Amino acid sequence: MSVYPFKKKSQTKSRQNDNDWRLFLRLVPYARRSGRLLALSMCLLVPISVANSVQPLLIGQAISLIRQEPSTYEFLKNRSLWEGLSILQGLFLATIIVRLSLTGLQGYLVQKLGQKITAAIREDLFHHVTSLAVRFFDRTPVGKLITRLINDVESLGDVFATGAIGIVSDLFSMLVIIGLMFSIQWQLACLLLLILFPITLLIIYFQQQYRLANYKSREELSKINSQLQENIVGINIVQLFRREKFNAELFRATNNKYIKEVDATIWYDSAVSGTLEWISLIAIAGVLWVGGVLLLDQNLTFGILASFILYAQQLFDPLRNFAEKFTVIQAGFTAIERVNDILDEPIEIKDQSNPRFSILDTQFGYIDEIIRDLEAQNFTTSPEMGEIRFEHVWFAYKDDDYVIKDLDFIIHPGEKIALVGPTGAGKSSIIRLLCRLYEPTQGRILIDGVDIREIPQAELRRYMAVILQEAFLFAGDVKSNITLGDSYTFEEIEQAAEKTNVADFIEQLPQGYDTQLRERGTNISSGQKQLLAFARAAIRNPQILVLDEATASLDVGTEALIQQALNQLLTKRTAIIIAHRLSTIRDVDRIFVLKRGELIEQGSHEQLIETGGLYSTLHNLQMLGT
Ligand SMILES: Nc1ncnc2c1ncn2[C@@H]1O[C@H](COP(=O)(O)OP(=O)(O)OP(=O)(O)O)[C@@H](O)[C@H]1O
Repeated sequence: MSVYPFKKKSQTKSRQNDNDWRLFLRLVPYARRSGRLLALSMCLLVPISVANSVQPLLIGQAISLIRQEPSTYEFLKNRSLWEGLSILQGLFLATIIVRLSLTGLQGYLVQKLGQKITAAIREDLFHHVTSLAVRFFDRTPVGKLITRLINDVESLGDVFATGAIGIVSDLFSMLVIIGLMFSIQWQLACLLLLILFPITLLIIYFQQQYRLANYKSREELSKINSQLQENIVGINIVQLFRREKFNAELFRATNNKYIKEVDATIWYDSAVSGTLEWISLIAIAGVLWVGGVLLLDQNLTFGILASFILYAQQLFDPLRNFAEKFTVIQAGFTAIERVNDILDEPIEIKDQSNPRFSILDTQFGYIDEIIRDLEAQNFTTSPEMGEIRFEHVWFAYKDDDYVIKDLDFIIHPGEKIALVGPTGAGKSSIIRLLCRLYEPTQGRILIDGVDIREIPQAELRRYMAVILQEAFLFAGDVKSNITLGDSYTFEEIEQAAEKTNVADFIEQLPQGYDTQLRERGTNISSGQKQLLAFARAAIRNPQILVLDEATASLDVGTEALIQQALNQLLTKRTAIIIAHRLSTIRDVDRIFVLKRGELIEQGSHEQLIETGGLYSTLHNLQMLGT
């Protein structure tokens, strides 16, 4: 069961110190794409905040007017009580209408913006992840990626969906309130500001702690997803080996760790809400106390005191709102951080930005021509094409643990080569290097004289077809599993199926070529999946064909049928065939024998038998077995 290692402490600490604003800035290019929507929703925040902050002032003025206090505004003083109160009521009503109508609209626009941003991030992540080298997937559990693509992007969406973006309007409200307070009575304004300052620092501290706890809880969630994914994908083995109970225990342990980390986040979240709850009560008490003294000394009117009691509540409202949105915003920051981790993952295997056309002009023209032909569907294989050359190639999956050692050979155009050797000798690794799923640690690989690093990956992979031991099918119909998104006519699909003797099998399916296959093709057998893989290769008409144990899952009858089709398919093409059953590769031009990554023998079947080396030993062992 793969559970990836914990992050080191120093790493976690550096994350903590990561500047939130820098993370936030990563969203700017996405927000810019919906610039008008963003500008409109931000503009609406201004009237909403102003309408909000003006209300205590209006209530204070109403009290001052009734009590005929000197703090009453001039334009109200010269009017009758009824007239003055009507004006204040009208203004109050206007603030309510502004708030009611604009808050809903603003919320809608912000959510729409959020959906657009998260959809764009999800798309970019998908594109980036599918462009990463296979090496990245070797070290990254699928569950971890799923958590980042689904849960983390969702958390980011929540920031917008829950209106947490309103924090901008809360901050703006605070500024307006502070301005208004100072314009009315500076002593009480200073008192409230003095309370606000330390409490903001305390909240920042809790925020940092929450953030740390939240990151850890997301890591644990990734582990839960990884375990779930492993158990679902490997359900056959889980049940066959009666691992349900054992795996349930492992899952319980991970689940408990997750709950523990979530508990920590809840604690910090509650600490913020609790602190703000009592601090706003202290603020009101402070205003009443200092205000009361000023009132008794006749330095303050009732109207102003009433306004300040309301401001004492309202000033902490944005902070209280912040506390509510706090969890969502922090989870959002954690999500941006985790999403960035993936987006910052370098794409190891890239196409060259400036292919060396000038030096390898002829060769490139040559490959381009082939590709153009392929695209025009008038591709004809040529016996002069398809040369493969390995020049002193070394390769290691990890550090200096070489699994391919100084491979140096040429496979001539149209030649059929078999790779044989014991398990783990490096046969499949050679294919992975040839397709450029991995890059050689040293040396280079050339196709028709061109270093494969100089050929765009899409073209390289169209030039060759690889059939693996187990074909992977996508959810969709038979047709789309043969074309794989490329545009082929129905006749071409039928021809490819007929060429590979697969047509009969397809026609027997309930809806023929339109039969829906389930995800990973579980409604057909492994052998049948393999038949479709042959049709998939045939339709692409490749110059180089690679078969990695491709016929191992077929029964003898089907294998004979496919073999017959293969013989035709292999004409004029270079082929590399990996097979453990040596009887299937007897007729190839040359056999390469590998041992621990080294090419130790090569020659025809007869030559190798005569030499009496590893091949002849393997052959004799297999003969004994049959
Ligand atoms: N993704 C990987 N990460 C690390 N090591 C790997 C990886 N894939 C293969 N190896 C190692 O590389 C060596 C060669 O593996 P490879 O799959 O090329 O052997 P093979 O000859 O094709 O074996 P088989 O006949 O069993 O398919 C093995 O020792 C294997 O453990």
